[in-house]
Amino acid sequence: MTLTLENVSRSFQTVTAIKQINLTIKKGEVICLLGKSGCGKSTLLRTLSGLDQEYSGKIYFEGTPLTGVREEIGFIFQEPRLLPWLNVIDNIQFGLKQNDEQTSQRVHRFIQYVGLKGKEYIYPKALSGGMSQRAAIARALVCDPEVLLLDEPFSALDHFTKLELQDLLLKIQAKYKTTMVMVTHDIDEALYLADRIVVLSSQPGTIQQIVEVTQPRPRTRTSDGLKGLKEKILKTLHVE
Ligand SMILES: Nc1ncnc2c1ncn2[C@@H]1O[C@H](COP(=O)(O)OP(=O)(O)OP(=O)(O)O)[C@@H](O)[C@H]1O
Repeated sequence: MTLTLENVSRSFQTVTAIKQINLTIKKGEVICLLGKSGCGKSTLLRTLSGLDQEYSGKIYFEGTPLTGVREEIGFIFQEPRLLPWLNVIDNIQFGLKQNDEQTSQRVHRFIQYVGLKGKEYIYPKALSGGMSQRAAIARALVCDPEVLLLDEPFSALDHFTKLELQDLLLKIQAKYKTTMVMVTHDIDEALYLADRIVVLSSQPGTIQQIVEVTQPRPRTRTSDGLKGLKEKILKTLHVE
């Protein structure tokens, strides 16, 4: 499944949030969108989700124009957005059409997969931030998405939980070959996860640089190779 963007722009009143974005995202690729606050990362992700149709240019999902939300595309937000009146199982099951034994087994399988075994009947208010985000990941995965769009999914979590969930994403990607497009502010996170890092410039958001990260996984976060790429990105973003 390939996502293709051709000359995609999106403006709000006087602000051009993203301008003339051309990008082809290959099946199974992990792309991180990186850039300063307000540069248009979330706008670009929302446009890719099919939720926002007010853009100019073209977006193709496996060669077919994207004309709205598609069930093959899952979304994970910064906040888990669990329904407070439903327990973990029911939150994960909520979006599924079927409610049979097979579906229930599938839900349980994903609960185990994301590390929530034993927490099935807990309600969101009693879950930690990391557990809630695990539930949000399971809720997306249970729909069998070909593409996962992630908008700063770990930015509200503590450092160690964030590292654990980054590894969970890599495990998912290795197993299901899910295409992932993730917005992040965190260069180290992008270097650890991405095949390509798309660096956006601000006002208007254009593609300033695409950095390929060719280091094999699992990557060593402190390797000289990643350090070199980090310096290159910081220079692009004009950060000392
Ligand atoms: N619904 C909207 N109405 C008006 N302006 C908007 C809207 N959504 C985004 N913008 C503007 O578009 C620009 C890009 O916003 P966007 O949220 O995409 O940036 P971002 O890179 O994701 O920012 P951050 O990293 O702070 O989340 C900003 O100037 C923002 O104010």
